[in-house]
Amino acid sequence: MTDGDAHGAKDLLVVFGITGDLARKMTLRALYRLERRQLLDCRVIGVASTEMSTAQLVEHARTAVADSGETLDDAVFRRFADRLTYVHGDVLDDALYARIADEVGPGAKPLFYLEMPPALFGPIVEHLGAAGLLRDASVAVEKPFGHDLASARELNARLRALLDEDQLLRVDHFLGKEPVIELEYLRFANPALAGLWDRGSVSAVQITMAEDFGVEDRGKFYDAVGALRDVVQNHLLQVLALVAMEPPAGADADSLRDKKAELLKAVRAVDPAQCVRGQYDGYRQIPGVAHDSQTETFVALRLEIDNWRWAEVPFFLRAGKNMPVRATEVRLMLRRAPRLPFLPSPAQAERNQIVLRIDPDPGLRLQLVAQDGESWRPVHLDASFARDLGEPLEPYERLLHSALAGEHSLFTREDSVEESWRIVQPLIDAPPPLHSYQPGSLGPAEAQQLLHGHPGWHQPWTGSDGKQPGGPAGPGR
Ligand SMILES: NC(=O)C1=CN([C@@H]2O[C@H](COP(=O)(O)OP(=O)(O)OC[C@H]3O[C@@H](n4cnc5c(N)ncnc54)[C@H](OP(=O)(O)O)[C@@H]3O)[C@@H](O)[C@H]2O)C=CC1
Ligand SMILES: O=C1O[C@H](COP(=O)(O)O)[C@@H](O)[C@H](O)[C@H]1O
Repeated sequence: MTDGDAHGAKDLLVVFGITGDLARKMTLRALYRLERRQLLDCRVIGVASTEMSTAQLVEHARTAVADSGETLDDAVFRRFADRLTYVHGDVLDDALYARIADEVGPGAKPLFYLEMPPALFGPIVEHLGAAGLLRDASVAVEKPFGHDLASARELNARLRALLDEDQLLRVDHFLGKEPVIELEYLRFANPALAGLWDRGSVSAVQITMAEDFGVEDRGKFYDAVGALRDVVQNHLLQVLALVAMEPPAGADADSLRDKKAELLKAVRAVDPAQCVRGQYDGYRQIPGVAHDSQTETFVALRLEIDNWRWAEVPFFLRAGKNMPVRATEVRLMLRRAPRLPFLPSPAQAERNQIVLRIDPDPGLRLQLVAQDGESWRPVHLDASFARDLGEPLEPYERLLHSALAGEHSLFTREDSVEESWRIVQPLIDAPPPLHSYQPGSLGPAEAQQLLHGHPGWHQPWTGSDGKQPGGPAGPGR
């Protein structure tokens, strides 16, 4: 995608929250990797309230990169360290912005990246505006963007009072994942897939995000959020938009974002009766979690899209912590073949399926059936993107690089964000009952009933050998 936005490329990165958890785990590593690839070409100013020197920030960065599992190349790290400056102070204090302005200097085109508590997004942008720092700038904000529809609208209004839409980049790291980006190309560049991608061939779609770990040390954060807000409203609805949208009419960022927004507008708000919430046993014992918490660590729901392509094709989404596997995938269940006199009954065969695996080991699987004596057995045509296409940039590398290059197709637009909140808002207003589930299971049994009349939840595609955890997929799927 190319981008014709008026604000274009940036020549300076200012990271608010450089001492925080996200910077330690993701940002510093991503910047180091961009340096190694010779894709980082600007100064980096870190901002936070901890009092320390630039030399101490450099040591913090060195530890963070090493702890992330990277093998440190000293020459690369020195180049990266030479770009770093640290400015400390309270982001609510005017004096901090005078110091930032001094560091930014005249004529710069900065990208301000806010990895900060979300309540500070508005005040920071207002201070940057008052200090005259927004004119040639872009601002990237981390998730979450609001905690419901009203707060997302409020935040949009507050930020848009000072920033044009094309100056504002809302980060959703799923949009930096290679297989998620690939969706647009796979779908529209391959007639073999494009011809199957509608209600004529597809009977249902399953989108799964299973994580094989719990909430661990994030109890306080997670208990106020839950699975719906943490990953469904943002990551999974963005994936759904890319799976179901019409082809973009142009190559610019807004052509893509127009189609995603159009699709999300056609998604009905979720009926709470079509949602199952779960909480794994033991969750309430985690530090920071309320002893009577009603927060879901698992959610499954059914969505309907009111357009010609997808009418009457349910989209089933589920996301959960403490599942038996880590797997994020999109699975299109195709319609059955007709009954033919020379074939075993198609009712006994597994459906043909197209599976896009997002994590881990991104790839594409086509599941067919072959005759096996008097019956059927599934056969798989599997592609691994890394094997065939090489190792991609990691999501935060790609997003930071795109943001600095002024390329905005990988960031969510105001309309999509608000549509996503509209879709899930009924579940926030009237949360369905909470069911418990065993850690290491695929969620509460009630989640199966949601798919009544359709093929049940499929075991995620794990490994490359066609075997699935928990045994075969079972009949009637
Ligand atoms: N952590 C993660 O894995 C993920 C986080 N995010 C999002 O990223 C953002 C940051 O999260 P995270 O890194 O975990 O948060 P942390 O609490 O770990 O870090 C917050 C950062 O903000 C700084 N800060 C807070 N208040 C002030 C202030 N008044 N003045 C100056 N600096 C301040 C802190 O600086 P100091 O400590 O020096 O005071 C620190 O650098 C949030 O929006 C979060 O939702 C998104 C995806 C994943
Ligand atoms: O945003 C989030 O995403 C992670 C999962 O991201 P992944 O790239 O590792 O799949 C999730 O664990 C976390 O709860 C959520 O805040």
